[in-house]
Amino acid sequence: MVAIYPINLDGVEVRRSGKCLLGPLDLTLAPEGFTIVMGPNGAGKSTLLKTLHGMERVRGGTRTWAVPETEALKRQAFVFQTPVVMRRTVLDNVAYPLTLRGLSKREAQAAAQGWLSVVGLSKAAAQRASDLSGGERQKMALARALITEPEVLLLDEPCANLDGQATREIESLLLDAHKNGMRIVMATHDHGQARRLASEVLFLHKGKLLEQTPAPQFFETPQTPEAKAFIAGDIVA
Ligand SMILES: Nc1ncnc2c1ncn2[C@@H]1O[C@H](COP(=O)(O)OP(=O)(O)OP(=O)(O)O)[C@@H](O)[C@H]1O
Repeated sequence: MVAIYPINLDGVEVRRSGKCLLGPLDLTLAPEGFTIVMGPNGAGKSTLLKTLHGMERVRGGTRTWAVPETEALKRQAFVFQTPVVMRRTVLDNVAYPLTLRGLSKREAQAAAQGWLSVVGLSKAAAQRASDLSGGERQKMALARALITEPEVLLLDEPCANLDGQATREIESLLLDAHKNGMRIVMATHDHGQARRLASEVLFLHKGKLLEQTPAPQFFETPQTPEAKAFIAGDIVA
């Protein structure tokens, strides 16, 4: 099977009500890596992730994968900052993507049990998902994304509402997934988290991609004054 990457954005622009939210932007995401998307509030991080997942209409330029878009999108998964929680059990929330793909309920639930064990939620399987804590909900959302074995996992600030321990647990799951070959692209505000996870950093400012830089280089010797100010914790003009 042909891999879906590289993913290429070529002159891509996203507009709403006449306002340019993103771009024009050129970007190639190589097959390997843990890409962290950084930038000040409103820089366009969520918009970029949604663009990469086909959730934003591209007004200019092209967005391509190594396979046709409809196929590529089925082989990606997205985790939101606030997890989507369906009014079902935890087990059925995690099994859901597989039932959508035509697996029997029994097969889907068996796979879901496996992923709940990976994320440490086995005991909550029969619980209503709405009763989970914030950290548990995010682990459930991660299991629901991982169950489809995506080639690319996109995450938008998945730990923004979590405490230190839950954050570290999610990070450890992501590092394991990455070690097992998953391509990850994730937005975060947390500089410590970015340093712990990133192999490369995309730095956005005012909808423009100012840097795509290997992580150590980005943090030690950022190329643009905006990134320098951002890393120093200054206001980015
Ligand atoms: N639905 C929308 N309609 C109009 N403008 C929008 C919409 N969604 C986002 N924007 C604008 O697009 C720009 C980029 O927003 P986006 O959410 O992608 O930034 P971000 O870097 O993820 O921000 P944050 O760090 O605050 O989450 C911002 O100026 C925002 O106000």
